[in-house]
Amino acid sequence: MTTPENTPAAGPPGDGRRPVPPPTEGVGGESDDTRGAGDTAADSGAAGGASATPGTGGGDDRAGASDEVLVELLTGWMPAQRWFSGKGRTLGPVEVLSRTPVAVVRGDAVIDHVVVAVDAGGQRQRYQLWIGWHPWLPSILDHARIGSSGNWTAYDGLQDGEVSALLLDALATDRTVGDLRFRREPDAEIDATAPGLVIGAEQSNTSVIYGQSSILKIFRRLEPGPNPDAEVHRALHAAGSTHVAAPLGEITGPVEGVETTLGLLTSFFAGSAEGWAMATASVRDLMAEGDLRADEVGGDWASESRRLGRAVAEVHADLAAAFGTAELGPEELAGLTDTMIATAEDTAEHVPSIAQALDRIRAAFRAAAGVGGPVTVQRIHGDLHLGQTLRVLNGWAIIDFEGEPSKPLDHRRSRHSPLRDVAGMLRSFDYAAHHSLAGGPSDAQHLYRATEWANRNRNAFCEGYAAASGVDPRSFGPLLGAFELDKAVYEVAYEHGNRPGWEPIPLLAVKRLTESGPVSGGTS
Ligand SMILES: Nc1ncnc2c1ncn2[C@@H]1O[C@H](COP(=O)(O)OP(=O)(O)O)[C@@H](O)[C@H]1O
Ligand SMILES: O=P(O)(O)O[C@H]1O[C@H](CO)[C@@H](O[C@H]2O[C@H](CO)[C@@H](O)[C@H](O)[C@H]2O)[C@H](O)[C@H]1O
Repeated sequence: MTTPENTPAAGPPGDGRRPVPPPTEGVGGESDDTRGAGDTAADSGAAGGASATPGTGGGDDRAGASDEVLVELLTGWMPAQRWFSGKGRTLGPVEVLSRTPVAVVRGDAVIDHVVVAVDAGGQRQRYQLWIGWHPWLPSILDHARIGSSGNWTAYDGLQDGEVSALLLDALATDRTVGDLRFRREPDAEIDATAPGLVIGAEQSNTSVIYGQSSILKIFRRLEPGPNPDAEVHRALHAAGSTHVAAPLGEITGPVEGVETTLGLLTSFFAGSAEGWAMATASVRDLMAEGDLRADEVGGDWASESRRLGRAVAEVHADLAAAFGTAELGPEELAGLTDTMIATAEDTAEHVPSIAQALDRIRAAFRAAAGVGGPVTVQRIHGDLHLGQTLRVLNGWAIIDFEGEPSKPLDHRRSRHSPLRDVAGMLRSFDYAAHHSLAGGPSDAQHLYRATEWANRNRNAFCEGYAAASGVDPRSFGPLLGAFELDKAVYEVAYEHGNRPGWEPIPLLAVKRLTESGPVSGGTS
């Protein structure tokens, strides 16, 4: 088997800064407006590559500040961003890997595409930035300010409507800017006139919605190579899946010498509702009813959970057909739990609550080792939860096939047990049920009812999955439980870094899953 569930992580390819060639054409260069969003870096002579970028003290002061100033500004700003995943780790200096002048907007704001690297607790992390340099930051962009130096104020260019319009136009017209390639999918129709609205303050990446027609995700954390989100959307769409958005275009460029996905444009599901919002509304309904059981309240969600289970099973079937499957033997199965233990040990180094539970976590994984099998592995979603599901007009759609952003790309593109996705969804039902309790006083009745909702919807999801696939995930109790525990450990670290008030939610699951006997994903 070439890509087992426990494929070891590949080390990062070489490092060091690459020189950036001058732009061949600017984004939006064909625009005919006057000194507006169409002026290109090349046309205006505003910037000519990283080495030519002048400092604040001299040279062409229309090209933004020096790399040294940029690094200084980013060192303060980046760690506070939601998409920065090095939180809680010891950070090394920020290193600029590439800086490509892309365009001039509003007459004198220079836009640079920047890739930086930073060592976060021994892990090399790379991030993508679109930096705007403005001599007079308009108040409408105040929220995007990164910092100032000399005549220049740096800002997050993706928050700028003029920049998002340029990106869409570049995709629609298949442009190349320096090393950056904007490619429209064959036959895709892109409405380049649709106004862009950035979302993403609370996301792992930054996305721009264009009218009601398309959505562009700019990947923040980069791993050199093709992003599975683009790869999987393309494969599922080609297979005729009704559960994914249509891919419309892709932005790529070299990162440390490897062609890398930088952005993905897909069709937008207008009028859709997020699974997380619907599920938490149902929980609220239940909590508002003093005496009724989960199956008696108007907001009962079990039929949606069942439908969602079917959709996930159908996506898994299409992924298996598109990318193939393999079987894990007993040794590989044992290796799987070893990897989970190693991940928990690594997490314990920077998350105190996991350190406290580490002995129990190790014991639970050891008890699950080698139970079950043979296990089929295939390409999966990799970070499936209710926030990755959208209720669309005629069923459920699944989004964001990036995998767990904290894992190396090789791992995210390998085959894994589909039970991993099922476990992600089961965790999410648990989250939806318990999130209203986080931070509040511990109320036994509330806790009981939350657990009741979670179990009802977890079971319904598994029923739907079994009906569509012929395999009931609950029949893999210990393995499913191990995947759930692995996910819960990840979630504790995620909440610790991003939403400390929510850390008790997955911590409760860690407690439940490690309390007694072998870990088990059974639902009651
Ligand atoms: N094709 C789509 N149609 C409608 N909304 C979408 C679509 N793709 C993403 N979204 C919305 O954008 C949000 C962020 O998308 P996601 O791919 O999960 O980004 P991230 O990787 O930053 O979490 C989602 O929660 C969803 O609300
Ligand atoms: O940004 P992504 O959607 O790729 O995923 C990350 O953020 C998620 C939160 O937005 C996080 O999910 C966790 O919280 C969800 C509720 O907000 C819950 O439904 C999930 O079950 C829980 O894992 C996800 O883990 C993280 O990778």
